[in-house]
Amino acid sequence: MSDILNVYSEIGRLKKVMLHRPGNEIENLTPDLMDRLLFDDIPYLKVAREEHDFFAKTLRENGVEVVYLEDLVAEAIEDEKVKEKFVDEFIAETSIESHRLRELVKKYLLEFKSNKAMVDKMMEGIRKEDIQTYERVHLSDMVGTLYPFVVDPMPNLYFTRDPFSTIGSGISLNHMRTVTRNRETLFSKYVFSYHPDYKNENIPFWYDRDDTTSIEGGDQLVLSKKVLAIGISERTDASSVEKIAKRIFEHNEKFETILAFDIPKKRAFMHLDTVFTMVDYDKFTIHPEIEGPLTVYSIKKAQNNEGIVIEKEQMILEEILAKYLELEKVTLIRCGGGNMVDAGREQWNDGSNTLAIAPGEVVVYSRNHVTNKLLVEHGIKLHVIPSSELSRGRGGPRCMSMPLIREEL
Ligand SMILES: NC(=[NH2+])NCCC[C@H](N)C(=O)O
Repeated sequence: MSDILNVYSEIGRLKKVMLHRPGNEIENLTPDLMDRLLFDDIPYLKVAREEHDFFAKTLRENGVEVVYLEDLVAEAIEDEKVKEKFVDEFIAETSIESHRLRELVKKYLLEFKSNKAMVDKMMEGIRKEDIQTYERVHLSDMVGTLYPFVVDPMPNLYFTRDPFSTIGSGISLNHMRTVTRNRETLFSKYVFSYHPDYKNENIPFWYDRDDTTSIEGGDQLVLSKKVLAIGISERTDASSVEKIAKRIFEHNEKFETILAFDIPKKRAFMHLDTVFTMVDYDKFTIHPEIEGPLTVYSIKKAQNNEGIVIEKEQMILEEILAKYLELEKVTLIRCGGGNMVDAGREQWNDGSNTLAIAPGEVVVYSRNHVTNKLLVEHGIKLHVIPSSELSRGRGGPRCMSMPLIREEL
């Protein structure tokens, strides 16, 4: 067992988790940008931070070590050469075409007093006036006159679940569906390649951001040390699931079966974890709207150890889960209690997106009171966090956290 990265379940007691405290990137969201940057509204940063701090405090009070992405990145680039390479790669992935402007942005970033301040700025985005005040240049001849940014903000960073995920003792460094979220994965790349805690650990990468088909962390669930579930969704391609399956099997990780959940491709259900999360050994939340269209495929290592075998599962979901998790019975707890109106409303605000911190113990958003009551009736212990602003980004407690270490069950 690795004590650096260890995630062999969705529910084992959470020991260490990575978060990102919402930063000024949220103050750079504009109505014109919302669609492309995957938001439905503009959160009020001050309150979003209060809510997020409450989330982090809840985790700490329950024995979880909380680390922040922005700190890990700053620590990973202590070496000047690594730092410069990081800045170069970051700039290469922006839409800046002018060589002169690239040089200027590089100089601007490298002059920040601390690595942390520089990283915060990279996440926040760079407005034209930032560069103009820094150096008296006229930028309008270099970039589109009306567009206010030299470098776009990355408002989705507080959903640390998605750019990479810990699977077993390795990492899936994801290739994201959209340009805006793919930029985020550069931060994870530097953490796992250069941070002192990780750089000499030979961490296996099950997926790489340079892969061409997309897969996102919200679709990657570790159901047990034998079983993974991966969504085929708006964000994750079927071919990525096959690719990652082959790599995990080749490496002889403990996992034996990957259940591919083919779910409807739609904004509200962007990832599997927006409609399905594990809350206890034998209990799951589910959004009733996906139960009809859902198809599950099982992927296993081929007998001769060459390649994989894919089969379409014929049973209903409860039975499929019971079979692979070797349980007698599995209970699905329906978002909104199965009432169409409550289910639709609460799923939209991540009623079925829970973060388990121990078996039968989960963090949930306060606003989803219908689903929360049902969870309690099923004997689940809830840690309720405020949710007015954070939920505007379309992600809940599971989306906002990336477990690094869980106790084995
Ligand atoms: N694991 C999740 N469900 N993450 C939710 C991410 C939400 C984010 N606005 C996006 O569209 O990418």
